[in-house]
Amino acid sequence: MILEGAHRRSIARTADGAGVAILDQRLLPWEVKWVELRDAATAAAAIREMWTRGAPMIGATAAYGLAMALADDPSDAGLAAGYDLLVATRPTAINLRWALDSVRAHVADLAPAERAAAAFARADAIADEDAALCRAIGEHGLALLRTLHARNPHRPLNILTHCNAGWLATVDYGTATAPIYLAHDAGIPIHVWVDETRPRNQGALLTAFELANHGVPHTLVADNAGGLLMMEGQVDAVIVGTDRVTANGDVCNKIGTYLKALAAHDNGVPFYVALPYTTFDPATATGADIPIEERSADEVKWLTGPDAEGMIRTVRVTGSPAANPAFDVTPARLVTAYITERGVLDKV
Ligand SMILES: CSC[C@@H](O)[C@@H](O)C(=O)COP(=O)(O)O
Repeated sequence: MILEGAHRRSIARTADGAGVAILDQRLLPWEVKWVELRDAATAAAAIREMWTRGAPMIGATAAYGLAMALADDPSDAGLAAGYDLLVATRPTAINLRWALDSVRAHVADLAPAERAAAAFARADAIADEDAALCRAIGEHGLALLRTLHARNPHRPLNILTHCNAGWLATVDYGTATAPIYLAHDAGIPIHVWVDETRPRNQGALLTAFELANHGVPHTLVADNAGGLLMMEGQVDAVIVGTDRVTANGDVCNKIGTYLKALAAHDNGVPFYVALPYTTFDPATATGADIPIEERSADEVKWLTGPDAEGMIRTVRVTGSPAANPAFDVTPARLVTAYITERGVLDKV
């Protein structure tokens, strides 16, 4: 389904400036619904329950959430309570802590009466910067994709991606998708293999939605298809986003990313990770030190979507016990390069 006109910045201040509007990603691609967040508790729920998601969007939403907390209570206690509420929403994406630290440092020395306005201004700057960072990632990635396409100029460039690291996951452009959008717009024939990304299906529901809206040729595949496609020479490069890259270059991303990196390595397919500096965590030594979010087993055991009549139904996949680790770690040795706002880097 293509819902026209859905693309605009993923987060924007409400007309009165006191809150923000985000897309409710739980409803996509079946319904495009903007919801307003007007207090810190609702912003925290939006992150925790994944109305919005993706590392940079988690960071931007949390930054605005802390500004809303200060609008309610600008005291030192209010600042601490707002920070603690928001930082606990999801454990893995480092952008969350980075954005909250940034807002807190910006307002900590101000008089309480000045804090909320300053926090909103800092959140605006974080959101604006994220769009600019992703645009820069796209430009560096475009040069890379141009080079890859020149090796086989008579056929489309085939990219495989996992999860959703698109404009829905950032303030604009996306990280993994920014080079894809810019290459498509520049006339490079490009085709994207979209991993379904069980259990929440961010690839099937969100990345496919984005690519369809942008007119980028794409094909949805079950998560386990990538290895075969690589073996058959049907993948020229893998590009993924990330929730956190550690000091040694290990990459934490949506569960299943590691298996794609292993398959890429075994088949000589380059494996690229797109990230802004806000996703780099130099304070954490290796991927083994990253807290991996364990989400509800119900995400594995149940599926939700519209039936043939358009009624939203939730159906059981299994009654067996299930586990749901949401992220995995790809060792730095499996990463060909990092596509960043500073360029395409061998090392972070
Ligand atoms: C630019 S978003 C990068 C990552 O956050 C993305 O690849 C991802 O794994 C998102 O996971 P999610 O659980 O949907 O928040």
